[in-house]
Amino acid sequence: MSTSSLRRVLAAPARAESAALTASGVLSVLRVGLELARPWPLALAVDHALDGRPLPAGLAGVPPVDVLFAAGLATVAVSAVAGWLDMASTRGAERAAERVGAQLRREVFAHSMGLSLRWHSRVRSGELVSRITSDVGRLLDALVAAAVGLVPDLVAVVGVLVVLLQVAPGLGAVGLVVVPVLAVLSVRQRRLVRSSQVHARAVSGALTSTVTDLVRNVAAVQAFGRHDLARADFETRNRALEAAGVRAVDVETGWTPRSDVLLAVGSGLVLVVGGLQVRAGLQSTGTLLVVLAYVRELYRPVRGLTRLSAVLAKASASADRVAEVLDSEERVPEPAVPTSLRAAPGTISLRDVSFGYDPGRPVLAHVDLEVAAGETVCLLGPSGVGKSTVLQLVLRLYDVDAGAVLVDGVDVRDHRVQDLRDAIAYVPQDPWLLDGTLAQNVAFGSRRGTRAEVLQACRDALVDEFAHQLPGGHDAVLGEGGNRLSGGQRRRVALARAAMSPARLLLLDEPTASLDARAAAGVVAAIRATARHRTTVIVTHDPVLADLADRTVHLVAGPHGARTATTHLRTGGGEHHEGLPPGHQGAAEQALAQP
Ligand SMILES: Nc1ncnc2c1ncn2[C@@H]1O[C@H](COP(=O)(O)OP(=O)(O)OP(=O)(O)O)[C@@H](O)[C@H]1O
Repeated sequence: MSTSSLRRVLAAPARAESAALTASGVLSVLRVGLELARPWPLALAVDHALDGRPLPAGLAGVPPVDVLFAAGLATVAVSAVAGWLDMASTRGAERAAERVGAQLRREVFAHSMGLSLRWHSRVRSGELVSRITSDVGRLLDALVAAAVGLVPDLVAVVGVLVVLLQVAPGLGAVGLVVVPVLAVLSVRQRRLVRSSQVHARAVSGALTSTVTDLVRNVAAVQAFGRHDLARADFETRNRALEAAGVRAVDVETGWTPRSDVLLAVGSGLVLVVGGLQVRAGLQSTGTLLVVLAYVRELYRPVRGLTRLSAVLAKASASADRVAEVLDSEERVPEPAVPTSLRAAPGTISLRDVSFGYDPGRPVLAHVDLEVAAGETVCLLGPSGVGKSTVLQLVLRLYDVDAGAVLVDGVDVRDHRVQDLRDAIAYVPQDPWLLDGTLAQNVAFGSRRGTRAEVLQACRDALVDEFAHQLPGGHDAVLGEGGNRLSGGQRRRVALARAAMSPARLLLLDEPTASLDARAAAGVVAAIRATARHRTTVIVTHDPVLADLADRTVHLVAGPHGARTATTHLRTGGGEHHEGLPPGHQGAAEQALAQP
């Protein structure tokens, strides 16, 4: 899974940056080439300017002092150009990696937004945040390290080997006896680093989840004075991460002295064997110095490759976590041949529906419900019986386990998901508000809503009663989750959102909860207005709201999940909607569910 998930995750976004990444690689190879030339000025100076050996044919006759100056200048020039190449290649790779990171975050985020609520309830939100931010960050570190390190370091190692074997084959071979041992040990090291990183990443994700949860519930922590519990929860995760981090660092750094000692053994062997050869007149001092310099020159790329291997091991642990999100197909499936939804108010039906969030824990069993076009139905029942669940099945936030939910007489699984959602305005029990302005939150209810429509919806849902007192009025920022508003104000914003939606099916979950009697009456009036041309299902415990409905349907708990039991026609407050089919009221009186 390791390298394959790295490839799986990075291949597509990195392809767009392949030119920039290749350019960085080429600049790095040039830098390595220059660095390979670094020992030569030293050899020239020692052998020809100091030891008086004859210069190579092309340089014959150059005075020794000039050779010394030229060697000094060449040393500076090589370092300056190598430094510039280093900067240019690293900058190019890091910029490209930032763009790859932005694209990858975009992909993971977009994919996760389409995954089913079952998936989201399993993977905690902090975990997802940690994968989109810090795991992607680690992948970018690996991308930069590979672009500027992998090829150049390999080129450097091969280059040093070739030069060594050409300059002094016997002496070079002595210095290289340690290389196979290094290779075997570094493969083992990579495995150790990877497994310690897999654990550290999992523990880090768990800490992020706990912190996200505690911060979101800071009001509860303070209200109950349970800082002790919050600190203990945090501390358990924090200590686990500390331990995992320390272990990962130990595993990673433990390698350095071993590789350094092995390389030093190579240098030591060359010094002893080469020194004996110089004493015997079989080798020049300059050549010995060059061979020693090249063996030492191996340190850097070998260390670089080891570090790269650790970075790749870390990144592959992160790539597994990112790939797990991208590879998840747990989304609401689209039909092969979608059926179009009509533009007029539609019907809603549940036919023998059974459903449970978790296997073996049914919530609804054999539920039947018919809502005619333009009708308003109130869904009543004890807490936890499954009323909100019915609304979520109509929205297709979840798919039924058995039976079918139909809109306009067509199974919701045969509608395009987006068409279905566009056809429904939903006010959930806990209004989902975003950290934007009041107007932005209301406009969320419609793709094409104008400012005038937003203001009208705010008037209809009595948002204006408090909007004018907010700093900035309709453009006031509501805070995370709308936390600068009261519960009742949040609910009115959610209602305004539904009021401005052009959808022809309206699903309201406890729309008057946390409103005082006066505000509830106002909202009820607004709902009557918006519900006139829509098919509406209202979940409520509020008798005033129940009076709005054409019918009330009771959901009662049974031994194997809830089922609809009785249905009542409203005679007092209910209206006869024009959209009701002829004879519908008689149908409304009959029991909908057959036990
Ligand atoms: N996301 C979920 N995962 C697992 N179980 C859930 C989930 N949401 C709801 N449930 C369970 O499903 C059952 C029905 O919940 P639902 O919210 O539909 O009830 P309700 O009738 O709307 O209750 P209330 O009147 O209190 O809002 C409950 O037992 C609840 O514990």
